[in-house]
Order: sequence, then C-alpha cells, then structure tokens
Amino acid sequence: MISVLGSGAFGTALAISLSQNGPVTLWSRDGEQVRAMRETRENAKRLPGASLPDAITITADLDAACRAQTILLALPMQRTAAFLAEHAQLLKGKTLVSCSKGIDLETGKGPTALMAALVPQARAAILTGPSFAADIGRGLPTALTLACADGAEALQAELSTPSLRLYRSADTIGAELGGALKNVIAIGAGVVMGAGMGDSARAALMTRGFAEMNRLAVARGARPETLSGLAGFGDLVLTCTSSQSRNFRHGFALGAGETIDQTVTVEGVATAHAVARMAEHGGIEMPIAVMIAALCDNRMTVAQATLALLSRPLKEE
Ligand SMILES: NC(=O)C1=CN([C@@H]2O[C@H](COP(=O)(O)OP(=O)(O)OC[C@H]3O[C@@H](n4cnc5c(N)ncnc54)[C@H](OP(=O)(O)O)[C@@H]3O)[C@@H](O)[C@H]2O)C=CC1
Ligand SMILES: O=C(CO)COP(=O)(O)O
Repeated sequence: MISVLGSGAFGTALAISLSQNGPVTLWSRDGEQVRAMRETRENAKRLPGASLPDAITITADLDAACRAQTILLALPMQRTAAFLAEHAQLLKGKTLVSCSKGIDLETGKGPTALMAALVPQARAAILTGPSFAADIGRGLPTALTLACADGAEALQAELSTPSLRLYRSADTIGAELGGALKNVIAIGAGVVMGAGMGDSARAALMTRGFAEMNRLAVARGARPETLSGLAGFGDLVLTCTSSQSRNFRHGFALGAGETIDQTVTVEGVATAHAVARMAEHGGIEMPIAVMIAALCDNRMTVAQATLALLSRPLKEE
C-alpha cells in the first residue's frame, strides 16, 4: 500500500500514475479540497484536466494515510521540515520517499538529509528527475531517478508503473542536489529568454550552470555520474527549455520586467539563497547561482548581473 502526502500538482500526478499498480491514498491538508476531489474525481485546484481513478482514496485523515508502509512526500521544500518534525511519530518506521526539489533554507539540508535528521527511524529515499506533473498525470512516458542509500530494488519495482520508468541509485546527495540546483539555473534560463538575450546565451548559461551544479554537488559528496543523469542533466534540460516550468516562467518574468505571481511554487528562489550561502561559506565558486539569488531579491538588475558574469576574468573551460 502506498500513500502520497500532499495533493499538489506533483503528488496528484504521482498518485494517478501509481494507481495503475494498485490502491493509492492521496492525502490533502485541505478538507474542502478533499471533498471537491472526491466529488469531481479531479484536482481542479492543482492539476486540472487529469482524472483521478477510483483506485485513489482521497483523504484529509493523516493517521489513515500513514498506515501505508511506503509514503511519498510531495510538499514544497520549505514546508517539509516543519511537517516532518510535527508528524515524526506517525512517520517513524516507514519508507519515506521525498518528491521535493530544493534545499531547506534554515538547515542547508536536502530532503533525504532532512528526513534522516527529523525522522531517524524511517528509511529515506528521493524520487527526482525530469517530469512535469501535467505529463505524468496524462500518462505520458517519463523516466526518473529513485535514490536510496541502502539500494532500492524492491522500492524501484513498487514505484515503477507502465508509464513511469525508474532508475535506481544509492547516491541520495547527487540525486537531491541535481533536482534542487537545476531549478536555480532554470530561473536563470528564464531570465535570459525573458530579457531577449537569445538561445545562444541560454545554452551558455545552461552549460556553465551545469558546471556549477557539478562543482557544488561533488564538493558535498555526490557522484558526478548522478549529475550527468536524469536527476541533474536531464532535469536541467527540461526545465531550462520549457515554459511549463514554473522556475523558468519565474525567471522569464524577472527578465521581461513582468509582475511575478507570488502564489506559485517556485523552489529555485529559496534554493538560490541556500546555494549562495553555501558558496560563500564553503569557498565554492557559484557565480551564476549567486547572481540569480541577487536578481530574485532585486539586489541587482538583469543588466548588472549580465555584465558581472560576462566581465569575470577569462579562464580555461
Ligand atoms: N509540479 C511538478 O511538475 C513537479 C514538482 N516537483 C516537486 O514537488 C514538490 C511539490 O510541488 P508541487 O506539487 O508542484 O506544488 P504545488 O504548489 O502544486 O502544491 C503544493 C502542495 O503542498 C501542500 N502543502 C503546502 N504546505 C503544506 C503543509 N505545511 N502541509 C501539508 N501540505 C502542504 C499544498 O496544499 P494547499 O493547496 O492546501 O496549499 C499543495 O497541495 C516541489 O518540491 C516541486 O519541486 C517535482 C517534479 C515535478
Ligand atoms: O521539476 C520539475 C520538472 O522536472 C518541475 O519544474 P518546475 O517546478 O519549475 O515547474
């Protein structure tokens, strides 16, 4: 039995896909949303247009949802620590699979490190990689990375579906940093396109951004191959090139000087700040991430950030 905690776009899409294998419970904190989803068999609030199969039980009862042994956590990253701390008793002894992409601003931890710290009696895994909720919800083919320190063969089989192909990895650090860091670069790619700097500039930013992702991740113990896989390169390509990405759209609005929609989940903003901090304290060169943090805070204009990046000392690639 599998439960998904968090009925946002991604949690809902994963529940739909997993329901191809058997019963799934989808938990929402919002009783009114649960009522509406039960009635319409659709998550009109977060994933309109995708229908919720009967194999999905929708509930606002967290105790009931936590009876499952395998629990997917699909919450925004900055809400995860408080949720884990509050519900640690309910979650202990479970296999917890985080589906979030980000770094906790307060602790600098990624999802698996956070789960290990706050629910030490649980087994922590992460599901990440190139996958828009809308695509998964429509049953389109998708490949993801499932990382768990103790290997994940049985879990891999449990969470793979006819349309969701999972590759397993033991590198939780690489998997979670790949997913977190690509969001920062995706904001940058959006800025480039919104400001009209063109496709060549975006390719340069993606490539040099990928170098930064590798630098930070390897310094924190990740395997470079993980970053070259779905969790890193794959997701970087997806989010930097698609206007389906909320991080890309956020950057685009910044670059174009448009109004930012503050209600949308844009994980890369907090992650950019966490990364800027790590870069400063760890002496790791992350110029693009640092500029993106400054742009998100309006501490710099797009023109200033561009000039600062282009006028860095010339170096070997
Ligand atoms: N959407 C996508 O395509 C993908 C998303 N992800 C990752 O999944 C994570 C979730 O994103 P996504 O589903 O898109 O976000 P959404 O904005 O669609 O939904 C967030 C969900 O989290 C719920 N929530 C927020 N705070 C809490 C809390 N304290 N307790 C319980 N529930 C809470 C919200 O409830 P409420 O509606 O009541 O506010 C909402 O259901 C992110 O880290 C994202 O990067 C990963 C891959 C793809
Ligand atoms: O992580 C994602 C795709 O893999 C979703 O990206 P956004 O959060 O930018 O929409």
